[in-house]
Amino acid sequence: MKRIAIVGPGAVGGVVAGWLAHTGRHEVILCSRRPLPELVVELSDRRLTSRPLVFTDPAQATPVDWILVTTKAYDVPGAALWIKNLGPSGAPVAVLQNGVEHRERFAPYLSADRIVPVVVDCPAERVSPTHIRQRGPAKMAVSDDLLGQDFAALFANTAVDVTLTADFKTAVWRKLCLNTAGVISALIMKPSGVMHDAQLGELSLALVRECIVVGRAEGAVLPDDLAEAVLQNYRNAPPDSVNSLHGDRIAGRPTELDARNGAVVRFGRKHGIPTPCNQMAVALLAAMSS
Ligand SMILES: NC(=O)C1=CN([C@@H]2O[C@H](COP(=O)(O)OP(=O)(O)OC[C@H]3O[C@@H](n4cnc5c(N)ncnc54)[C@H](OP(=O)(O)O)[C@@H]3O)[C@@H](O)[C@H]2O)C=CC1
Ligand SMILES: CC(C)(CO)C(=O)C(=O)O
Repeated sequence: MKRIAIVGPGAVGGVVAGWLAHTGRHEVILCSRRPLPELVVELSDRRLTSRPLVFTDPAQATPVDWILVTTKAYDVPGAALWIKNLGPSGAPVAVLQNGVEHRERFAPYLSADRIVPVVVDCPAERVSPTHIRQRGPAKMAVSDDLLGQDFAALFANTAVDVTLTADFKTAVWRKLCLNTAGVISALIMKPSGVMHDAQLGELSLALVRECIVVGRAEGAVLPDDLAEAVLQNYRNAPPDSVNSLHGDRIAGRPTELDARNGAVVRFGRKHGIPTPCNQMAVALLAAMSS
């Protein structure tokens, strides 16, 4: 039995909390900005309902074995406020976020040996604060080291598939390639069905190809046909799927633009690689959101 805190139980945090609670093996604690009387994770064929303990103030937090941060990247400073009381003896902190800079985001708050970057591949949407729709399989990837193995063990006998990888860099850039194309939906405020459009499909290929070149320069091993695979992934998704960048725009929240397409542009500059499509997407979305 482990005591596990989920800091930021939104779409991803809700799914993870729901499955961990469902094992009956762990004590799951939600660290939330609001009271959550229950948590419902809705899948196509079932519902997971749980009633975990909820803290609504970092001052209420007590020590746990694992801290799982599932806030958006832009909410890391607020998420970090929970860590002191949750992990006074140095509990590991798994960062379940998109982008490629998990460690950099938490470096101001934590020693490097406590940070466990996690790639999350799980389409999920918040229907309400207590109701999460899980749209597809929940998959995650972590480095194949001691903390990665401990993290994976938390999810034993759940439907959350955690892969241990010797090449985390490739895993994280591969995921950024997927997210890079999601900016199209966020720009035009239309769900993933728009990717069936031929011109938008071409644009998605161009966005992802830039990310592939930059990711390779960073050392990731990315196949030539990844852009086509990403486009197919969006086309295979339910046409009303809303990716998390788009979801933030719909809700009028800040967005993870800088952590996603912004990262492609920034890392591209570092290597002298032009990324005009991502640069345009960043400029347009930033202008629309300001
Ligand atoms: N949704 C998806 O399908 C996927 C998302 N991801 C990535 O996972 C990460 C999480 O995304 P997602 O779950 O969609 O995000 P959500 O916006 O659904 O959830 C984030 C949650 O964090 C909460 N939060 C923010 N600040 C704090 C704080 N200081 N203390 C406590 N709670 C806080 C928010 O609360 P409040 O309700 O008050 O705003 C919200 O409930 C992102 O990096 C995203 O890119 C990765 C794969 C799939
Ligand atoms: C594209 C998707 C759903 C894949 O998990 C995602 O990462 C997001 O919405 O941010």
